[in-house]
Amino acid sequence: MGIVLGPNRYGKAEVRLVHVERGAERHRVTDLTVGIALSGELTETHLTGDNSRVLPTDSQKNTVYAFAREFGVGTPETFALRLARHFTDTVEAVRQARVSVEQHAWQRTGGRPHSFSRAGGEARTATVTCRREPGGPPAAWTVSGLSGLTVLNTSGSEFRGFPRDRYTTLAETGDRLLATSVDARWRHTATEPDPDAAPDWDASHTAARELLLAAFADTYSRSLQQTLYAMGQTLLRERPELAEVRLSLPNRHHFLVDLDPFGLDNPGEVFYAADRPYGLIEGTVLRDELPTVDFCW
Ligand SMILES: O=c1[nH]c(=O)c2[nH]c(=O)[nH]c2[nH]1
Repeated sequence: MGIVLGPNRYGKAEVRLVHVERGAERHRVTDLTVGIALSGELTETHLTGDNSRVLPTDSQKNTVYAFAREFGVGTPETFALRLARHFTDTVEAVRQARVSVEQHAWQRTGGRPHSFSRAGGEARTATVTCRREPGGPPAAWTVSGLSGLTVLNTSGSEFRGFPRDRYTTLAETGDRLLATSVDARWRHTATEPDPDAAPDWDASHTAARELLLAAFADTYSRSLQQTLYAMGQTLLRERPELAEVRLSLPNRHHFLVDLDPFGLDNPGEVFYAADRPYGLIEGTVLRDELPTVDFCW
């Protein structure tokens, strides 16, 4: 029985970049965490330590900063695609470059053109995977998304009808608080590899975010699973440019506090917000006529 090298990739993780666009009227801040993962003909370095095909991860990190200066940052999708294209186009051994970008939001403060405050825990995300066979044309798969979007419904949510075994203590409820921190990613159908021929990523992202929020608010929820499906379904129904949605929804439990010992009732007013453990509801919603693409998430 032999031992062989399996799938592998390498790159720089969590490159922190803050870019300031110094407009005459006002400044604009883009705050990114960038991850790069390259794969291809990299067997030799693993088997013999021959590094002749290994572009240092340090150079990859430097490319992030240099590109921010040379091209500006623009949208997370465009920046990720520009970097991914660069690595597949210029590093001979690389067959696939995956660049992931997390954008941390800053909002203006103090009514000044150069003052900002960090905006909550939400991040916008983009992952671009560029692939190229030797001599062949490149193609790029784009997954946009968001994380840390915390939402809460104070009514319109129930959870009942579940099976009970000898360990079940949970009471059925017809009216509970439903809260989650949305982690959603959606794959675009287009595989256009030219960053300068890009669609309007900002408009697409703004619309997708609004649709997720509306679906969460508007769905009468019998389970967080049902809400998850409604959110994905809404996104695909309304946005033809999208092929597939993946959602990860932690159930941020809010437990009604028993105020009986103090001679008080509690008609859905006083809750204990538990931080752990939490139910974790995850799922994919996709168009059945399109093939799935698994390598780009
Ligand atoms: O929406 C829910 N889905 C579950 O699967 C579950 N399990 C649980 O204990 N509470 C809930 N809520």
